[in-house]
Amino acid sequence: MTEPERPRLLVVEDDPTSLRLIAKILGDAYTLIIATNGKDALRLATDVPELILLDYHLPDIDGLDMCRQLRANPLTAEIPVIYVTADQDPHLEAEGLQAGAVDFVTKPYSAAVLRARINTHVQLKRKTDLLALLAERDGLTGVANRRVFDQQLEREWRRGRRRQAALSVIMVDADRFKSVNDTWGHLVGDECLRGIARCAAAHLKRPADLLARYGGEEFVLLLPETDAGSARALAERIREEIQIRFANTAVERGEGPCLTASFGCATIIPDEQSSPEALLRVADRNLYLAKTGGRNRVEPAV
Ligand SMILES: Nc1nc2c(ncn2[C@@H]2O[C@H](COP(=O)(O)OP(=O)(O)OP(=O)(O)O)[C@@H](O)[C@H]2O)c(=O)[nH]1
Repeated sequence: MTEPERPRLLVVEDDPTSLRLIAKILGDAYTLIIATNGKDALRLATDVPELILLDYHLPDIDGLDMCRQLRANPLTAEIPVIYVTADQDPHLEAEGLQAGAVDFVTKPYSAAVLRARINTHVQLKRKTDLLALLAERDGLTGVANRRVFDQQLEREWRRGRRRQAALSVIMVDADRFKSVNDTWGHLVGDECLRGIARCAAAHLKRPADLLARYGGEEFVLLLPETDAGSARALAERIREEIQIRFANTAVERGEGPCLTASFGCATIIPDEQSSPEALLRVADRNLYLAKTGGRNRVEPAV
């Protein structure tokens, strides 16, 4: 196993003999992070190891409580937890699993079985993470998909209403893209869409900003706490960058079109009278104005 692929395991165990045994069994295949009490474990868990091996009986916190606290924190909620205990009580095991642990190992355990169980849960977790990622991403460009955008728009709408803060969206649509495909072929067309996504993504600075693929050759930006002037200025910077990128590279080498894009912006302070759909309709109408006004432009104009 190469170093970056070595799964990181948080081992929560206060007994030195048990710790030495775990290190001997797992040390070769895993990077072990050790915590000898619950408080340290909760802190180290926020570095998000791939799995937590948790002694049921810790000096400062009971294993059940620990598991519940891990589940309650969004940062650590998805980390699989395996309990390790000398207790053979089936009620304890049931309680532990109900509290959110994925497995339960009783001492004394076989080294091979412990390794196999951990490996199974690490692989399962990796597959779940990959599926979650695929469910949120657009396959061609790697940016968020429409579903993520719709969810995030609802969330930011509610947040904007509570805080009375401006919320902006920008619709971005590649210009005359049908002729790009017809002239250069779909593979070049696909590469152009990736290029547009890269140009737009490079200009997003705040963690809450979102770029998503909205449809075929259309993207959308969601900008919380952003007023109309800032949204238009951002759209203008992206418009310019797309124009320069495609003018400077692809065409000169005869590899692609001199592509541009049009932008429709909309801003609102969310309230009861309006809706996310209405905000998108305004952005769409402005995009239409940008197209009919000659393309390669931002509406409302900066
Ligand atoms: N290569 C590629 N093309 C796509 C993809 N999705 C949509 N398209 C193409 O994008 C083109 C959009 O064409 P139209 O809606 O007619 O608009 P347009 O030619 O861009 O013209 P304007 O928007 O008016 O500037 C269609 O030819 C679609 O096939 C994709 O994922 N890859």
